[in-house]
Amino acid sequence: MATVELSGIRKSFGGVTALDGIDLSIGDGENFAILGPSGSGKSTLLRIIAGLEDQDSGSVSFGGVSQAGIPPHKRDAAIVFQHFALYPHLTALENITLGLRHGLGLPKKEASDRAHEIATRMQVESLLARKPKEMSGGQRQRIALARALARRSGIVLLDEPLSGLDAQLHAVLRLEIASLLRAVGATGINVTHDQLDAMAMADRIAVINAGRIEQVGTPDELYARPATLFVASFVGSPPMNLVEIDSNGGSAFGSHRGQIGPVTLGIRAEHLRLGSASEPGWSITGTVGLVEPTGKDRVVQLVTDAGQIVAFRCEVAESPVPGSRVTVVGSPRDVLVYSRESGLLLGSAESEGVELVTMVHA
Ligand SMILES: Nc1ncnc2c1ncn2[C@@H]1O[C@H](COP(=O)(O)OP(=O)(O)OP(=O)(O)O)[C@@H](O)[C@H]1O
Repeated sequence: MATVELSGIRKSFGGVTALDGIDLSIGDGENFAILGPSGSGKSTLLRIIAGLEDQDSGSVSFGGVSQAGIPPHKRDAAIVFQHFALYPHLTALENITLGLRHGLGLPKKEASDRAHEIATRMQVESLLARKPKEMSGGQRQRIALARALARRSGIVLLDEPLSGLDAQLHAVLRLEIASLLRAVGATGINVTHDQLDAMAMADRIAVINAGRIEQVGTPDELYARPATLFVASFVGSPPMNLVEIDSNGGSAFGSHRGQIGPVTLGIRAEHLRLGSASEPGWSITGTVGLVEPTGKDRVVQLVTDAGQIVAFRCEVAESPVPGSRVTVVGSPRDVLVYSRESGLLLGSAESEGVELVTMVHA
């Protein structure tokens, strides 16, 4: 069983804490993503899983078997690096078979058969005789992936495998990688800072920030109910609107009654609609700034009277003119309430009984 269990993983480099207690359980055959900003510890975690780096404390197990003391080449995990890492003087075929022959000790014929089989599956057979400099970036990355998959490891680790590719190829390859991993039944762990990649490829995502896991969930769960302010600001495009309000009516965005201290409200752009301040719900009035066409609809930036920018979506036909004054309205059911002290999600404005008082109207 190619499950991966991480328990209490910590790692420091000198005075820098890269990982601060990581617990994760990844299922057999799952497509899993580790998503976080630069420097959050993603690559370090992947290297520890691969055995390329030793953790200071905590344990890594595959299928319930501790990997302590097992060197990288003896682990049931293949790694695909960010920068292809193909040998420039070898052909694609030789790049694929090298590890099979020397790492796994397969005879020449069997290594070659395996290389051809995976190349056929990935439709890159015509590239096998070429050297890396005779291939495009996308082709090189496909060969790097073929090399990893040819090992037939239960676990495939991918470190930013799509960086440096143009947007179109990027979108094609991420779906290709996800479906290939499913087809071969491997457990995939993909490290990325790109939330769209993580959303498109993964069954579940762990969001990591400053060496700690903020939330683990399906792409839909992360999008609909970000568990922390960090996840709310990191997942989704445009990011969730976040505005701060205080319990004593001390904000242009309204106030709340109750015992929950200073809070930040979050609402997605698609949950705000053009309306009027006299409607029930939470309304915000401001001046229309940038209007961004997405093809399907418009993402409109509203510069509120408090100077904050709030994004909302609207139909192409109802798109407001920049500079005009509009009011948008949201339902308390769609407004999430975060504690500003802990950064944690408390619930929706409706469930927390937060009374949203409409902000100033000019
Ligand atoms: N070998 C090292 N020596 C010293 N510090 C390191 C080393 N490797 C990583 N770090 C530090 O540990 C932290 C986590 O680094 P890591 O490379 O894991 O982050 P990352 O999320 O993968 O970032 P990126 O997306 O930029 O690659 C960073 O502060 C980094 O500077």
